[in-house]
Amino acid sequence: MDLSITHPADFHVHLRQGALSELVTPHVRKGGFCTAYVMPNLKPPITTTDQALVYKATLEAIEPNVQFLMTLYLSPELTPDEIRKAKNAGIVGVKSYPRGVTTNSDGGIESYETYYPVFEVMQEVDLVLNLHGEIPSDSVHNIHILNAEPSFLPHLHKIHSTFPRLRIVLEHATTRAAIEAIKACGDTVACTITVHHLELTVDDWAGQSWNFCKPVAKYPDDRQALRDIVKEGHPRFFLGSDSAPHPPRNKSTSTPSCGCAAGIYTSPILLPLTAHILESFGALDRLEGFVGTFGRDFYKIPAIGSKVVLKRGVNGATFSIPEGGYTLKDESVVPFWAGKQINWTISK
Ligand SMILES: NC(=O)N[C@@H](CC(=O)O)C(=O)O
Repeated sequence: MDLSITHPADFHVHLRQGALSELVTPHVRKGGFCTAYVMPNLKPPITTTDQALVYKATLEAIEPNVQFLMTLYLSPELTPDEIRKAKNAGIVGVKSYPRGVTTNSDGGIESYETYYPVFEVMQEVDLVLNLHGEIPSDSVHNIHILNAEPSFLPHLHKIHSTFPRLRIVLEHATTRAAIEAIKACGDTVACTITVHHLELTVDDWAGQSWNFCKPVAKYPDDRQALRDIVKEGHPRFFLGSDSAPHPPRNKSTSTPSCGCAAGIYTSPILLPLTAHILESFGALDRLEGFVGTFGRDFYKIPAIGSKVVLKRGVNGATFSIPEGGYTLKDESVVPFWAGKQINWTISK
């Protein structure tokens, strides 16, 4: 059985910098994707149009066959004038990271109201606001990684009601509360869902550092809500893989004082893995919308490039996800589900 998908687009991906970027950027194409919506949480973060354009050229030099859509990191350096400059230069969105909640978010924001003049101009010129939807842990107020996303949702509602024409994407939703919140918003608000959050629950990352990412996977009922909305084919919910590579030494530490890096790596296997997981809960017929049409429509990005053909193994044949991961020079990365078998592969 073959499936032909028009111009798959990943609307949330981390492509890093330096040698790690050289290793992972070609994996967008390897994983079946023609478009990558690139996150700006580098060291230092991408806060200006000029930096974003240099970064884009670097990515294009590594992988000329992918359309890179660039974002800026919301920070005090981002002025209304810079927003206009970004729009004219083809930058697509601005990503907000609450301070300290995830990888490279030390320069993240503390108050959304501070940025209202920036949001005003973003609304006017039609730049997208991408929200990492968690609030920082706070033991005094009983905020922790399991309720950080639901606790963020009042901020989403407030920004949406203040700027109803501003296009907003709540990134990597993990809870039933987030799905309900997005449904209740108008057509200017959408939501990305990762493929790993369609599979994992709390039990899978507690004690398994390779399944640890932010936001963490939640309860089975939350996962069911994510699966149901994908199965429904709701056009404001689409794939953003949040594929986030980390060197193995940072994921799997043996030193008690070193934490485990947050991030799950899916780029090189993304389209076959998405087909496999959607098929597992009866949503394979939604694949094309979920990995392409819905996101491109929301972002107003026309389809370019040829179709990508997925092939299902015949007579129960399966395809393995490389157990040893991928290596280039001194860098290596290990993908989600390393060593497991999946039912789909990309047809050469
Ligand atoms: N998702 C993650 O767990 N990590 C991301 C950052 C992010 O998007 O939160 C990363 O850059 O590693």
